[in-house]
Amino acid sequence: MKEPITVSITGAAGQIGYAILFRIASGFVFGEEQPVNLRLIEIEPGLPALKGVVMELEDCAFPLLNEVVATTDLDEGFKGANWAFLIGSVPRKAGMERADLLGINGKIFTGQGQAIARSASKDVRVLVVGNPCNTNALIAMNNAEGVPNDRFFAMTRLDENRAKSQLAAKAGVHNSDVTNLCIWGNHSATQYPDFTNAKIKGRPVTEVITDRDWLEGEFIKTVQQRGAAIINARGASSAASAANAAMDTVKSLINPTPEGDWYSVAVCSDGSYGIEKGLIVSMPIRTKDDGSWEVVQGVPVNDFSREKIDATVNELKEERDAVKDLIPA
Ligand SMILES: NC(=O)C1=CN([C@@H]2O[C@H](COP(=O)(O)OP(=O)(O)OC[C@H]3O[C@@H](n4cnc5c(N)ncnc54)[C@H](O)[C@@H]3O)[C@@H](O)[C@H]2O)C=CC1
Ligand SMILES: O=C([O-])CC(=O)C(=O)O
Repeated sequence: MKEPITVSITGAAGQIGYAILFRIASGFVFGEEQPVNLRLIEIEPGLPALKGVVMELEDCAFPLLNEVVATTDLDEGFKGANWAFLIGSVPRKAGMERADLLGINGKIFTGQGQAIARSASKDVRVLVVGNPCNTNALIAMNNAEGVPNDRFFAMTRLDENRAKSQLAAKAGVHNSDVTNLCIWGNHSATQYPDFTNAKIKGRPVTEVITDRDWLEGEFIKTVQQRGAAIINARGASSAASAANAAMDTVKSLINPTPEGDWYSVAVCSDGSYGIEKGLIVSMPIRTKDDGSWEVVQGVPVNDFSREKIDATVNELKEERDAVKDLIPA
């Protein structure tokens, strides 16, 4: 058996927490040979429910689950973390945009970034799920002194999965036939699901789906508004699909990407595609054979795409400016 890895999860008693813990403990993400320690972080009011979740984890008798710690203390929670899932935060309600949560949730990520820097393992990687996730990741990254910027990610995989599912349904193919789907920008209503470079069974989507009005209109809007549609239908924001996308993200980050394909995750911009350096922006990413990731270069950006990418990046600049007090100079 390998040495256990340590996975810290904030908001562990919440909806997404409940949908993710058991699958991580079962080996779905890190593999069936990889034992895991879970360090579960909640705020005081979440502790009773978290206690129940821990009891249920015990009752699963998972062969790969080595140790479970439940705590409200950030340093204890992030101690030795190889991976940190930052989920804990308030979800939006019907009628809100995700950015409306910035004032409520943004400050959570200063203390968490600092505690990660103090207490996590030197190889820690951090996936921010709590909304607005790009800017929360920006806050955590800038407060985690000494942790390299390339360890911070914000989740746009749910948007990618939604976009693939919409394209597959329209074309009458299986989800897995859709590749090269990049979500550009912010996990918000300005995000740009790039159909111009996506493929279905290796052919450009635009050749398979010739209804350009649908691609430029209804398709983009459906993906941008899917989170709100779920809230309206369910009375609560996406949880199982969000947990699933978080696990997909980490699996993509730790396993080499199939040749020629890419996936979506928001990373710290290095200036690629003319996007301002330092912002946390979703773009086409691939994982190399050595386990490191890179921005896929040379993806064509036509005038339609440029306009959409600029709009979503501009929104990220506005969000950054709105939280400048949370970002050390
Ligand atoms: N990036 C994405 O694609 C998605 C992001 N989300 C976001 O994920 C977040 C969590 O969603 P749910 O699990 O549905 O919410 P929830 O309300 O069911 O659970 C959140 C949990 O976080 C805990 N929490 C709050 N502040 C905390 C803190 N400072 N430290 C530790 N724990 C804390 C709460 O006690 C609660 O148990 C929300 O911000 C939601 O908007 C949801 C779906 C998709
Ligand atoms: O829409 C929300 O507030 C939750 C979320 O991020 C999503 O479902 O994509």
